[in-house]
Formats: sequence, C-alpha cells, structure tokens
Amino acid sequence: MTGVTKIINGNSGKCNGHCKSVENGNCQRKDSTHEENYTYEMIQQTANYLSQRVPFEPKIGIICGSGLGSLAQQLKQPIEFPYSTIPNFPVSTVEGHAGKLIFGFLSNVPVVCMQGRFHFYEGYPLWKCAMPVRVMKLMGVCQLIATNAAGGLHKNYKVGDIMLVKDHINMMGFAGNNPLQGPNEERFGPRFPPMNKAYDKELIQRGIEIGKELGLKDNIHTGVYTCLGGPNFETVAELRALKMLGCDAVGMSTVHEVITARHCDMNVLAFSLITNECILEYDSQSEPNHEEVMDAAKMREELLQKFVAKIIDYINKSRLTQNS
Ligand SMILES: O=P(O)(O)O[C@H]1O[C@H](CO)[C@@H](O)[C@H]1O
Ligand SMILES: Nc1nc2[nH]cnc2c(=O)[nH]1
Repeated sequence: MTGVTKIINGNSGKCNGHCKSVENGNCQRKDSTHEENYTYEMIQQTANYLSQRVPFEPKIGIICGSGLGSLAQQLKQPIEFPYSTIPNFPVSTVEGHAGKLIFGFLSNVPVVCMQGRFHFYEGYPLWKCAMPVRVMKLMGVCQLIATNAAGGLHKNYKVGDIMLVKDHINMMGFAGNNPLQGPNEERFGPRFPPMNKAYDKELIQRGIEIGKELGLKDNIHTGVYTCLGGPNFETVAELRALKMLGCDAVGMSTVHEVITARHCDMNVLAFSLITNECILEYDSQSEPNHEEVMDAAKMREELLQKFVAKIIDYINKSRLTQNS
C-alpha cells in the first residue's frame, strides 16, 4: 500500500483559511505550510492499519535521532514498516534516518521505534513532522522517549556527552510556528496545553543515575534544548544569542514532537547526544557538518543502546506494571 497523504498545494481543496492568496477556494501558494492538516480519522486510519498488523500494543514510543537508528536494532521480535508503506505517513529524506517504523520488545516491554524522524527543513509543516506521535498515542503509547543529535552550547559539554532535556525554548514557536496550529482536535487534547512540566523530572533523575552507572561520570547533564528550523548550522552570533537566552544544546527537531506528545497527555523523556561543540569564536578554523554528527552518534551507539534499555526497564518496573 502506498502513502495517501492528501496534499492540496493549489491542486485541490482548501488551505485551512490561513492563506491570503485564495482564489475561488483554491490555494495559490505552493509551499508546504499550505497543506491541509490530518483529520482525527486519518490518524486513526494509520493507527488501525498498524494495529491490525502488530499482535501487541506498544507502550513506549522511541524516536531515534540522527545516526541513532541503532537504538531500534536491539528490538526483539521486530516487525518493520518502511514509512512509504504506511497510509498517510511522510517519508524520511535525511541521511542517518532510515525511514522505518519498528515494533518489538525492549527490556520485555512492547515498544515502537521511529528509525528516522521528520524535520521542518525537509519541507514538512510541523504538524506533519509530529504526526507519528499521535499515531503512537492512538495505538496505546503512554511514554515517549525522544532522542536527538545536538550541538553543545554549554561550556562543559563535550562530544559524546548526554544531555537529558529538562526544558526547551521553542524558537520556531517564537516565530509563530507550532505543531498545534490550526483548529484544535479536542480528542487529542486542549486548545491551550501547559508546557511548564513537559519533561518528567523523575525520569531525568533516574537517567542521570543510569548514565553514571554506565560510567558517564561528568559526561551526563541536564539542560535546555532549543530547535531551530535548519537546515543550515548556526552563525556565531546566533549561537551567542542562544547561549545568552539559556540554551545548552541546539538542534533541529524534538520540540514539535514533545509539544504534540504533551498535548495528548503522553509522558516525555528526551535526551540529546552532543555530537559537536558549537563554535562560538570567529577565529575558529572548524566548521560543523553532518558527517561529524553521524560519527559521534556511531561512537556512542553501544552506550546509548544500554542507556535506553535501562531506562525502559525502569519505566516498566516503576510505572507500566502498576497500570496493568
Ligand atoms: O535532531 P536530529 O534528527 O537528531 O538531527 C540533528 O542532526 C542533523 C544535523 O546534523 C539535524 O537534523 C539535527 O536536527
Ligand atoms: N542546529 C543544530 N543542529 C545540530 N544537530 C547536531 N549538531 C547540531 C548543531 O550544531 N546545530
């Protein structure tokens, strides 16, 4: 089955009324923000398609960051769906994002893993980037673990460090771009969701302890993540400004997924692998690039697999079994 994403972009239908250049009801603009949002029924259709093919209900959803797809390789009894075969799903276009949804068991817990995520810079609106989170929700997921590769802004962060996200600054939201934009779907959550308790404090604390158990010592932190639209890496002035604002790590993802997850009342843990140190000096000879990001992710592959497995084990023992 092929994807059936409904794209209107001036070809047919309406554009949610946010387009100023509508003639005869047809959107004249061709950019990706002028697609029609998914209806609840479309998300349900996707969830049903997957539920009918997976003989268990996933409880935890994992989103693998750039080069972190190996987190999905440790799943037992895996069932894989290339994104291109899932109704309504976008497809991955970035190196290091395989583009597969994988169901299986990790630490004996039924999970679903996105081996590859969607970014705004790929041309997808934020609601589309975050759509798989809603699919997970309708399939039974109550806990999201979002991972990403990020540049380290904090002076103590080194390549290979882990930063558990304690908060975020939604830079794209400052500019009026949010995955919850448009008519609110009450069946997912409220019009005005709070975001001051987005990241589960207990899991952050446990994450720090697990990191130390795995030998990370001074290489595990809690900090503030920010997401820029990308795809270019930042200028020196931008990075200095972000640092002044209180950001510790910078990337191009995760925030829209977390907002969507919290909107539908999922519990969230997110962490960044610091893949490069942000360049804050004009006389630096270095330039960031995606290859170093991928190399750093490869270097930490094994450790991150153990890290995630232990966190899932903890979530299972402390919470999931209590609810069942
Ligand atoms: O956030 P993830 O998907 O881990 O990837 C990060 O790494 C890529 C840049 O190298 C960007 O896509 C950035 O967002
Ligand atoms: N925006 C941004 N994203 C990243 N992803 C990995 N490293 C970086 C970085 O330095 N900046």
